[in-house]
Amino acid sequence: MTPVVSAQNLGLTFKTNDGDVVALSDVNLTINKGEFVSFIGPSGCGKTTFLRTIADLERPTSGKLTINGQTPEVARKARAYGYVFQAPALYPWRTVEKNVALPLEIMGYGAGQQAERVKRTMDLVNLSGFEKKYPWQLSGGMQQRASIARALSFDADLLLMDEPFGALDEIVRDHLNSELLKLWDRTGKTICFVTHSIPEAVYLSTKIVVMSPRPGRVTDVIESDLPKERPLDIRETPEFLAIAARVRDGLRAGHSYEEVV
Ligand SMILES: Nc1ncnc2c1ncn2[C@@H]1O[C@H](COP(=O)(O)OP(=O)(O)OP(=O)(O)O)[C@@H](O)[C@H]1O
Repeated sequence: MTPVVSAQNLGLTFKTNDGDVVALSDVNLTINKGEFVSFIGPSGCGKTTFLRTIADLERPTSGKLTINGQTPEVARKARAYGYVFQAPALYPWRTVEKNVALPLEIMGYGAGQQAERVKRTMDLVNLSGFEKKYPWQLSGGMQQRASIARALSFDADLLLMDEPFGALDEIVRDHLNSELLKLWDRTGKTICFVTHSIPEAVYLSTKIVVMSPRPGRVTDVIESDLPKERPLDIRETPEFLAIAARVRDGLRAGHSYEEVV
């Protein structure tokens, strides 16, 4: 197994006017090539901070983090990851294909290569035929698929996804979840996926990382033995429900019901 992300005793404390905020404390985690890893936990437990640290958008204050055996900075410069945000963040004045091509433009790909890669990734996310549309002409689910295509366009092996489907209704979300699994299967990417939803985490993942806040830490890492082939009705099977129950127990154990003022 090849480790893609390796965190050892990783900590990150933000200095604020109200004092220190420990966003991550003593995180130990290995994510291997081809895994689909979900991060689940209540608001403020450090899920986004962990993804941003992998992406070299935040610097750890203690411990060690490597991406493909290198520092996050080297990995970022080598374009080791694509990042999908909670909101699609597409430019409204650019067509969908021009949005998907943006990273390729920035990286200096020629027109031919841009066209070929845009076509390939638009196919992968089932958006062929919508190249010339503007983002506002697409549904929310289609916009999010376009932002996934943009993150995939330069073919990074690691995909970081921060609650990409959180704002979508349940039926669309189900559909995108099963599409994402097929895409993962076809491409062999390593995926780190932040969610608040237990069914979403269990349905998608090979590994589920349960986190808890104050300080943000990992409280459980659950390896899923569900088959790779996952029709949506797998969510009603005893095996699925058993993993969901363990995630729920982990969340309860780390949850404080105190009011935060
Ligand atoms: N730039 C920052 N400066 C100060 N504190 C920050 C900063 N970014 C995050 N935090 C704090 O760090 C903690 C972890 O935040 P983070 O956004 O990683 O949590 P999260 O689990 O992703 O939450 P959510 O589910 O609400 O997105 C929170 O207490 C947050 O307020």
